[in-house]
Amino acid sequence: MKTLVIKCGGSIIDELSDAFFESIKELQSRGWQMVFVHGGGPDINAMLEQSNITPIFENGLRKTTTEVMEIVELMLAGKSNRSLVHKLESHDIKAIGLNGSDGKMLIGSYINESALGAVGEIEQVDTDLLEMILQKGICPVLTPISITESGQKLNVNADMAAGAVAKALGAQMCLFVTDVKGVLKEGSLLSQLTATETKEMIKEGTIYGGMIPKVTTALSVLEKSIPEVMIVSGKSCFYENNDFIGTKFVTQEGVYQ
Ligand SMILES: Nc1ncnc2c1ncn2[C@@H]1O[C@H](COP(=O)(O)OP(=O)(O)O)[C@@H](O)[C@H]1O
Ligand SMILES: CC(=O)N[C@@H](CCC(=O)OP(=O)(O)O)C(=O)O
Repeated sequence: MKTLVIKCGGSIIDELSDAFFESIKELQSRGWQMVFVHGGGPDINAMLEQSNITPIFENGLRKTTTEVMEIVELMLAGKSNRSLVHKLESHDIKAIGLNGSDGKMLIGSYINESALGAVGEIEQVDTDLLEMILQKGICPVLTPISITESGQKLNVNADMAAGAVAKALGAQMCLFVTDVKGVLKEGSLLSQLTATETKEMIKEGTIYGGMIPKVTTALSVLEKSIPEVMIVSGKSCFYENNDFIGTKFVTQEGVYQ
C-alpha cells in the first residue's frame, strides 16, 4: 500500500465536489491508503466574529489566546471535522474523525508563546495509532490540534500539521487541497515549481496569505524525501488519466532525486 496524506483547507471543505471524491476513490482502487488532515480557518473566523473577537494573524498563524483556543477546538473538532467525515462517508469512503490531541497522537511545542499564545508546531506523531486505523481500511481524519507533553492544547496550522504527519508516516505523497487549482501567476496555473521559484514568488508578493504556509510546508515535505508534493483543487477532479492536475513541487533539477 502507498500512503497519501491529504490536507483539506477550511476554504474548501464545504465546496468539495463529487469529482473530488471520485478522484479519491480512483486512487484507493489503485492501492493508495489515505490520511486526511483538515483546516477550518473560515469557520473559526466566523465564530470569533459572533463572539466579537477580531482574528489576528502573524505570518499566516493565528494569535491564539485561551478564549480563541476554545473556539478553535470547537470549530475544528465540532464542525469542520464532522463535515469532512460526513462527506467522505456519504461518498462510500470509510472515515473516522479524531482530534489531533486525542491519545497524544500529535505532540507539539509552542512556537513563540509570548507573541502567538497557544500556537504550536508538531514534534512527534503517534504513527502506530494511524497505521492501526489504516489497516482496517479506514481513513483517519485529523484536526491539526496538538498537545504538549505536559497536556496543554496547541493550535497548529493545518498545512504544517499535514506536513508533519506525512513526514512521520514516510508517505509517498502529500496533497494540499484548496479552493484554487494550484499556485497561480497572472491567472495561469503553474504546473511545477522549484524552491527558488517559490521563494522568489513569496518575495515579490505573487504568493501571499494562506498560500504561504502551504508552499513553505510543501517545500519542507519535499526535502524530507516525500517524492510527490502537490497543491490541487477540491472543486474539480484532480486525478485523470494517471496524472494529477495542480502545482507539483520539484527539486531544482526538475525531478525528485
Ligand atoms: N499565487 C497564488 N496562487 C493561488 N492562490 C493564491 C496565491 N497567493 C495567494 N493565494 C491565495 O491563497 C488561497 C488559499 O489559501 P487559504 O485561503 O489559506 O486556503 P486553505 O483554507 O485551503 O488553506 C487562495 O484562495 C488565494 O486567495
Ligand atoms: C495556528 C493557526 O493559524 N491555526 C489555524 C488552524 C486551522 C487552519 O490551518 O485552517 P486552514 O487550513 O483553513 O487555513 C487557524 O487557527 O486558523
